[in-house]
Amino acid sequence: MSQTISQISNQTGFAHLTDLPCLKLVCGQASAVISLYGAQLLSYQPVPGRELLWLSPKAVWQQQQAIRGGVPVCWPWFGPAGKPFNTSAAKLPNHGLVRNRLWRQVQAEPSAQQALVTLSIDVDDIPTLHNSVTLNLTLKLTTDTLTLQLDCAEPMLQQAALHSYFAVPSLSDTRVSPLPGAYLDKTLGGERVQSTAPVRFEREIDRVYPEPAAELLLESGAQQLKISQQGQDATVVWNPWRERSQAIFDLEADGYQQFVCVETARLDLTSAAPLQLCQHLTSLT
Ligand SMILES: O=P(O)(O)OC[C@H]1O[C@H](O)[C@H](O)[C@@H](O)[C@@H]1O
Repeated sequence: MSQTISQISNQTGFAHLTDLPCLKLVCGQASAVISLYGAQLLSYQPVPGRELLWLSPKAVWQQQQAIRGGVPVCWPWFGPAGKPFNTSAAKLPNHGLVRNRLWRQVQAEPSAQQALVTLSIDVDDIPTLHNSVTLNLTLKLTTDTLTLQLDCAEPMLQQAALHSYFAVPSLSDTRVSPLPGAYLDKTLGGERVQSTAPVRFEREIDRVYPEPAAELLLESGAQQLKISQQGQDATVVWNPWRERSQAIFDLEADGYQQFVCVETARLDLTSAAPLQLCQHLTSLT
């Protein structure tokens, strides 16, 4: 029998969120921490001490707050709840219903090659449905790659995003490529912009890129991260920059210098279908 190099254990607290219920996954030198609140991945270190994700020092949990950082799960809508979800102009949370709820662990399998965990949540208050729907997030850690997979078997109208906050050593020297030559600019009310110029993080960036490549490279200084995606019809790139950050209570004034979000998203609302959305992260440095 081959030697088991992976482990999965319960962990109470992560960083300053000292009472947060979490699971820690280890595979060889690699480790990851996921919170049961929001099924939110908070840490991915391909080797000890090299953190690829960013978590705001002002992040909070409970009291309906979503944790600012890591990989929030947005579902069943992305952004503000519009049509078809908000039928009665109710006050519904940004990015759906599951970022601020406790999920349950349904599978935890350490093996020779990987550590695998599945968290699950039943949601019975989707405004467009009368039944309860189950959403699963599976996290798979191997010695060189971390995979997040979000599944919903219900053939329904649903949007989703794996809203990853990546730590960047140098925002001014950060590049994401390849990106399509056209995007919807949310800072311009969703206007379609045609541009092949590389994205530069020198002001607020909030862009939806339809038809993105399956494999992206995030480079910042000497750091290189491969982001592979499946099931997506859009990649969202976000950095709030200085002015916007001031309006976000759980961001420090210069916090925006430390991260970019590169989000694997399915935003289509024209067809009712099951969901499977994946993001694979591999550090190349
Ligand atoms: O503040 P949140 O609800 O976490 O949203 C944070 C950001 O998420 C996405 O990247 C959206 O494109 C942005 O418009 C939004 O500001």
